[in-house]
Amino acid sequence: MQKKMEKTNKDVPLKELSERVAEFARVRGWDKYHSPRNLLLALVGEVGEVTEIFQWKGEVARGLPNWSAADKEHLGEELSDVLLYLVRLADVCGVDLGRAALSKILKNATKYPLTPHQQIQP
Ligand SMILES: Nc1ccn([C@H]2C[C@H](O)[C@@H](COP(=O)(O)OP(=O)(O)OP(=O)(O)O)O2)c(=O)n1
Repeated sequence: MQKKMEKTNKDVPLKELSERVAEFARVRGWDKYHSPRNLLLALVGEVGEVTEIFQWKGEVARGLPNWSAADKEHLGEELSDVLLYLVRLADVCGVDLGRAALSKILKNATKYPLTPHQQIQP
């Protein structure tokens, strides 16, 4: 049975997204199509759809102040498709994406340590 979409201020765990998209595919008999390669192609395709939204707009200010509500909603949908295929790809590859991302942030910090100048900034 389809789970109700609750509207709360709570952050949505990656695991919940991963489980929901897995269930979405399972109940439709689409699980067999969710192979790593297919999901990667679908992910890249959705990145292309995000790109299309920004195409020809020139530089865009943070917060997208001049965009219509419809354009912002469209962007949210396409970014969601990217995220959903990404978490699904990680899932079928056996990668714990949340933990992997946290580890990568730590690794990034080692690779790019703060300079003495950056350390005195508030
Ligand atoms: N085999 C599939 C097909 C779709 N989806 C889900 C994941 C995405 O969130 C969304 C993608 O659906 P579409 O391929 O219809 O893509 P769009 O929603 O972007 O539609 P369009 O390309 O027409 O803009 O549906 C999925 O999990 N598995």
